Amino acid sequence: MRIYVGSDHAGLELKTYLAKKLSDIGHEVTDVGPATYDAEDDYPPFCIDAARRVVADEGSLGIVIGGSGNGEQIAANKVPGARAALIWNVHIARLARQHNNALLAAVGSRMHTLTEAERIVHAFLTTEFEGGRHQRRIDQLAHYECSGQPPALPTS
Ligand SMILES: O=C[C@H](O)[C@H](O)[C@H](O)COP(=O)(O)O
Repeated sequence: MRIYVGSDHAGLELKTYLAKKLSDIGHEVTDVGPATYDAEDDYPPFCIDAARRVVADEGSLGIVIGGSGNGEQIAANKVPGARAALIWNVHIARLARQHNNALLAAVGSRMHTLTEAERIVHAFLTTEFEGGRHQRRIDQLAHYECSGQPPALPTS
C-alpha cells in the first residue's frame, strides 16, 4: 500500500518509527517531513501536504502525527476530498475505516507509546470500508463540500 506520512516536531519520532516499520513490511511509504527536529515547526504544511498527496493518489492512505493529533486532523480535513480521523485506540481506528472510509489517520504521539501507536495504526491500515449506509453519509459530506449546499434536514 502507498502511505503518506507527515508530522510536526512532536510527531517526528513516531513518524520515523512508523515509516520504518511500515516500509519493513512492504508498504511504499512517502515521508513528507519534517526530516529533522525543529521545536518551532508547525504541523499545517506537513499535514496539508500529506492529505493533498493522499487525495491525489487513489487507493493510498495517510498518517499525520503531532502531539495530540487534533491539529493534524483539522489540518488534513481542510484539504478538499480528505477524510481524516483521530485514532486513539484499536476500536476507533477500525471504525474510522469501516464507517467513515477515512483516508488519513491522525495520531497523538504524546498519548501513546511507540508500540501502542503502531498497533492502532496497524488496525487502521488493515481494515476495509463497509460501504452501504456509510457511503450515503459520505456522499452527503462530499456534496456539501463541493456545492456549499447543506444536506436537507429530514422532515418529521
Ligand atoms: O494539535 C497540535 C499538536 O498536538 C501539536 O503537535 C502541538 O500543539 C505542538 O505543541 P508544542 O509546540 O508545545 O510542542
